[in-house]
Amino acid sequence: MGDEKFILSLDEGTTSARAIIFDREGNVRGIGQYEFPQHYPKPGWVEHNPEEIWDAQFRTIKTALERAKVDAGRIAAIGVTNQRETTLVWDRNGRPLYNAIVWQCRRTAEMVEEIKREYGNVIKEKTGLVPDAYFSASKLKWLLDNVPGLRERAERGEVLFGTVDTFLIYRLTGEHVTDYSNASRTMLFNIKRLDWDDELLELFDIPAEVLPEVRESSEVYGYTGKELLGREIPVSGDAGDQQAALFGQAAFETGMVKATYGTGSFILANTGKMVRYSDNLLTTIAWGLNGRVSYALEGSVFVTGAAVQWLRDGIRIIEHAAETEGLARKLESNEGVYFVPAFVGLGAPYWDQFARGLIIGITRGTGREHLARATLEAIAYLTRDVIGEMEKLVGIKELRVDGGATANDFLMQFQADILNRRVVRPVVKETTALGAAYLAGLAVDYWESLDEIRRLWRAERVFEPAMDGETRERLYRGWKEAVKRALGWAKVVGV
Ligand SMILES: Nc1ncnc2c1ncn2[C@@H]1O[C@H](COP(=O)(O)OP(=O)(O)O)[C@@H](O)[C@H]1O
Ligand SMILES: O=P(O)(O)OC[C@H](O)CO
Repeated sequence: MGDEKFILSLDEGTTSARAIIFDREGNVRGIGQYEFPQHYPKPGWVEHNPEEIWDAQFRTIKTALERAKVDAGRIAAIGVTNQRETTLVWDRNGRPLYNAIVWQCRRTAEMVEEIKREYGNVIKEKTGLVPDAYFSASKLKWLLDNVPGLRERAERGEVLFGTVDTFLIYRLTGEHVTDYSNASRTMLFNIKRLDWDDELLELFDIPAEVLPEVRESSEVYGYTGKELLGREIPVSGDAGDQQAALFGQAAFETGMVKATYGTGSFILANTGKMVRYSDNLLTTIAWGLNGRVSYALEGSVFVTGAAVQWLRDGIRIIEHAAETEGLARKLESNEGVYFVPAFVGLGAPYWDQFARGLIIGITRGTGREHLARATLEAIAYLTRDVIGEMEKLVGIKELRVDGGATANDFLMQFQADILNRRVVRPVVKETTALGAAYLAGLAVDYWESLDEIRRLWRAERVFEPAMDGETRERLYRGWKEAVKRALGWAKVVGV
């Protein structure tokens, strides 16, 4: 139909930018995806060039429109979702003043260790976060302290700070805004008062002039300049990628949980109006919508799909990630072999930067099928670790899943078995982009209500738990023992 309208979703991830065009039923009508370079100026440092992000993202829009065979005039609204925490500074002409410091970058780890000792509890109380170099605050302080002239210019009001959503929206519309979900990852935002926190700004020495205005996740922030797409299109959705995935999974009620299995895994539980604190999980804002904010508990697991990549590119026992499934199925059980993929330490719920990878239980009969199986099982055990913590605070019935590794049916069934919960895989796997599209579409009445979105969400396959309780707990006990042996290893060997 010549007059059918669509929503364009921009999903700017850590390694690639994507643009996806969705129709009213939430179907994918066209995708553009381009990778952009990663820069590692020193060991442990990770940067992106903002111009490279922008170029990749802009090209994806053109490609997605071409593939969907629609012109920009038929885009009703644009939604933006992004790798979170990554920190950028630019001037009022939109010119970047330094490379983006990526969420994975460890350059401020020591600075944060010091601050954590004295202010750890205050920061957790105000922001919901376990102080870490992962979040934006210390990265922004580093920029202001280390880029010549930046602090003086910032004090004169010439410098704008933002996460990637903010940079893209500024380039698209000229507005300097972010949403509650992204603001909650900066470690500068008070998640109860819903405002930038003066005490934290002082602690990190951040002039308030650089901060974006914090808005709801679904409202019109501005319109694209005509020179970009030939049209003024409303930009009306913004959320961090993990929160957008929760929204795309239609996980609107308290206790609904999603897990995204990519390079790492991010598990989020909606806690509704309640700000729940856990020692080992993050408290974060899910989204701001219709005048109120919803909260979530989050478990961030740094290495899951990346362990499968290691089997492929590191020790080269497979050629494609999907081969792990057939290999794992060759065995009746793990035969006592466990793999703890703590390549960069362990995130939630262990938070041990000194843990290192470990394979244990090897015998003369151990082969690549054992390693493949142990890798997939580890992904499921790590998810159970997080869900176990969440269950102390919210009741959980089932797990909605998305991301690359959910294509693996062995993993999904094992996940259901080890959680003793239903695991549900949706028809549309692009949940992150879909979530941002829904947020954008709701703001311009393309979709009417959460009820309508709830109805659009459909399961492709449900994995029912089928393992007996004794086996489940025996396997999981083995995992916990293996993890114990991996903790603190870098300290033991002094590397
Ligand atoms: N069939 C599969 N079985 C297990 N892991 C897989 C499979 N297909 C992809 N993966 C893993 O999923 C990850 C890619 O998922 P994706 O959602 O694209 O991640 P990201 O957005 O983090 O780049 C890779 O780390 C890959 O190893
Ligand atoms: O770019 P992704 O999909 O790996 O997501 C990164 C997370 O948002 C980091 O917190």
